[in-house]
Amino acid sequence: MIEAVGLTKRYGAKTAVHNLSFQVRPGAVTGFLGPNGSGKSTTMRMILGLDEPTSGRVTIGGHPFRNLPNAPRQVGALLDAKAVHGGRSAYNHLLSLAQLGGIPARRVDEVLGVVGLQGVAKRRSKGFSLGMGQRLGIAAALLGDPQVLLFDEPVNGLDPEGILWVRNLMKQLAAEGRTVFVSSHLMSEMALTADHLIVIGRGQLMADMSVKDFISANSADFARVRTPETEPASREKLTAALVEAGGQVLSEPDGGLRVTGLPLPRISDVAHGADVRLWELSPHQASLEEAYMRMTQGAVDYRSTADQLAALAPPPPGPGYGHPGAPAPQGWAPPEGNPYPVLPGEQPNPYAQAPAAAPQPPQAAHPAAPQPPAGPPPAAPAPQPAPAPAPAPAPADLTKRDSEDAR
Ligand SMILES: Nc1ncnc2c1ncn2[C@@H]1O[C@H](COP(=O)(O)OP(=O)(O)OP(=O)(O)O)[C@@H](O)[C@H]1O
Repeated sequence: MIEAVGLTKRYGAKTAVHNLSFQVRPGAVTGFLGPNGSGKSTTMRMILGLDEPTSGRVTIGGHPFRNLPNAPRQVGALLDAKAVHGGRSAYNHLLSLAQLGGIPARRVDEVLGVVGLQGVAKRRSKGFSLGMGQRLGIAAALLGDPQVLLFDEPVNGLDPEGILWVRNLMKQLAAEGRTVFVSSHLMSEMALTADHLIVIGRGQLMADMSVKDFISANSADFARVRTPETEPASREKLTAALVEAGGQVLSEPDGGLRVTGLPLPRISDVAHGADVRLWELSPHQASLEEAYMRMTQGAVDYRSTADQLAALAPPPPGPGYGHPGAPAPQGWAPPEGNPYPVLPGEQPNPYAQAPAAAPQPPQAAHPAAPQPPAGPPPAAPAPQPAPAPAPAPAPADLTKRDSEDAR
């Protein structure tokens, strides 16, 4: 098990990690999520003894990494796939690591086979593609057959087949009872790979919970309702009836209605009572990506001025960011005002913007319809209303099939 207690790291005036406490348990894949610059790599480096905490501590199996007996056989890590001696062959790179760690040489062939690089084992790694480099880094992490594994962006540069392979490998390692801690920006991938999530924003813990709980605590459940396009009056009639019944109704760009505050059967009954036919009545819940975007939108340091994600509708109020009654994400209180105040001795974040007005939700469909209450203040001014979920960010070369990649 990995355990962090009050972990803090400052680089001069910059606080990279602030008072972080969490546990990463064996037998599960734990995803480590956070926007760019939120402190993931710094945290991983501290776990591996490559950076000294300013305060707090982090241990593996009860020991700081540097005090671990036989560390290479207990902990394996992929931090930076490019950190290899490019003049060496893949085989020799792994062999030198094995010799340093007191690991038998036969493990080199075994791990080359596991990652599918046996065919290029004698080639110099400086000619490797990004994906091949990732595979070599994963091979190095597996070399000591360790119980604890850390992977920083392991699917970076892998093609879809490689991503599937990493997903299955992570799950298999966890199923064998190992502790698997994986950072990633690919939410859709984490939804398929991770059992548990630790989410940080600007170095602070935002959530520590199962993937399932994370989605339900951060998603806004709503019903989508559509009336026949040929009967615009029905839409108005239904909207008025739903508002009268206590629902909140927002108009979507395609003419549909987004209804919150009423269960589906009640919406159906209200429509029936108003003599309105329905062409659609469907339940919706945010994807992991949408839930993540909602949670972290106030903690993003680097955002394009044209970024449509800033326009994601804010989550509903209530405990935490979830639907009313949902549990608050552990270790994270809903921010009031500036959720990331400048800490003592820290320079104000030059990228942080003053809290802006809440993003524009979809247009209210009825003058009497209550507006959705504002969630946490977004970090950037909202552009256009954008009720549709944002597309998943793709890894850098996801669309580019790498002919050199070893499979
Ligand atoms: N050696 C360093 N000296 C000064 N600042 C640093 C150093 N290492 C990291 N930082 C700063 O600490 C913050 C956290 O960086 P870190 O690399 O841990 O974030 P990250 O979540 O891994 O980001 P990304 O997703 O972009 O890889 C950033 O603002 C970064 O600029």
